[in-house]
Amino acid sequence: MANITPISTESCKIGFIGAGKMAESIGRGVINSGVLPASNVRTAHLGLRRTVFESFGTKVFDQNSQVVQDSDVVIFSVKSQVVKDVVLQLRPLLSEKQLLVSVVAGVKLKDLQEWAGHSRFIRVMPNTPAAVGVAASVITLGDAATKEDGELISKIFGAIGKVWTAQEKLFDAITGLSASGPAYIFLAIEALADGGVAAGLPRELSLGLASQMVLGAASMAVSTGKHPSQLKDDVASPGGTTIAGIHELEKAGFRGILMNAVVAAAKRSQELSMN
Ligand SMILES: NC(=O)C1=CN([C@@H]2O[C@H](COP(=O)(O)OP(=O)(O)OC[C@H]3O[C@@H](n4cnc5c(N)ncnc54)[C@H](OP(=O)(O)O)[C@@H]3O)[C@@H](O)[C@H]2O)C=CC1
Ligand SMILES: O=C(O)[C@@H]1CCC=N1
Repeated sequence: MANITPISTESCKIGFIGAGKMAESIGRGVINSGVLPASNVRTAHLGLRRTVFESFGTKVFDQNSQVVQDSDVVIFSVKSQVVKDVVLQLRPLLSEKQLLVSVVAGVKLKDLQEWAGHSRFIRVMPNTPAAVGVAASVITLGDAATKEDGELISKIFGAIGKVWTAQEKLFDAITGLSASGPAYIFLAIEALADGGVAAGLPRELSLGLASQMVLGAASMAVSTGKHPSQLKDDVASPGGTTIAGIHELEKAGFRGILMNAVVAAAKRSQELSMN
């Protein structure tokens, strides 16, 4: 605990280990939000992803070791299957001077702390809407992470969406719902747009209407405080169009399918943590 010094929110440098889709979404969101300047965000890559990160101002090194040496907050954003090797390789460079963060699905703090050799660690489960400032992120603190560390990470992730704190035992379910969930909704948007095309709409108009409709429905669910069943009833007129559509969805088991998707993804997250 002796080496734990507070990290200043204003001057903090964050580094991503793993220049993938999730790191890109967080990096873009953070820079666009203005919570940190682009010069304070870094990663490492030798391939095509270098250009992607450089396009929004991120400093891109050749080596992970350079990222660690030049960051106050190190965010591990590699796949679950490789994170152990990556953390173990970097372990000689890791100290409690840095706050370590993992956004990796299905890998527990207990293991991350053991591989890193210290427990100033925070686990975050974000989602890709971070890129446009509308993430849903959940955080849980490791053994040596301080209250100030938690506040710093809440501030950074709060700049790119909403942040909740939850016990780590809920992380598999959170992963199945809010981290994987954007993909379910993108699938739904695509299918709804196909439905519009099948009903005679031009493709571009159909996709625009489907996307804006989902945005509007989600905004109402978030901002009105009304239960979704009430909001649904407000749309469905007796003998009208909506109830005819809902009848088809219910006959096909729409709600059960969505529930099953979340439970299957949560189960997969749990399986990953056993590898
Ligand atoms: N995508 C999402 O919506 C979400 C993802 N997550 C979590 O975020 C993490 C990253 O996911 P995502 O960004 O989607 O995955 P990606 O596959 O897009 O990104 C992983 C990146 O890690 C890189 N990588 C692989 N090995 C190493 C290494 N040894 N050192 C440095 N980089 C390496 C890969 O590079 P290369 O391509 O060159 O191999 C790739 O760019 C995962 O653990 C996932 O569970 C969490 C919430 C949501
Ligand atoms: O599909 C995955 O494994 C990652 C974790 C949550 C979203 N994407």
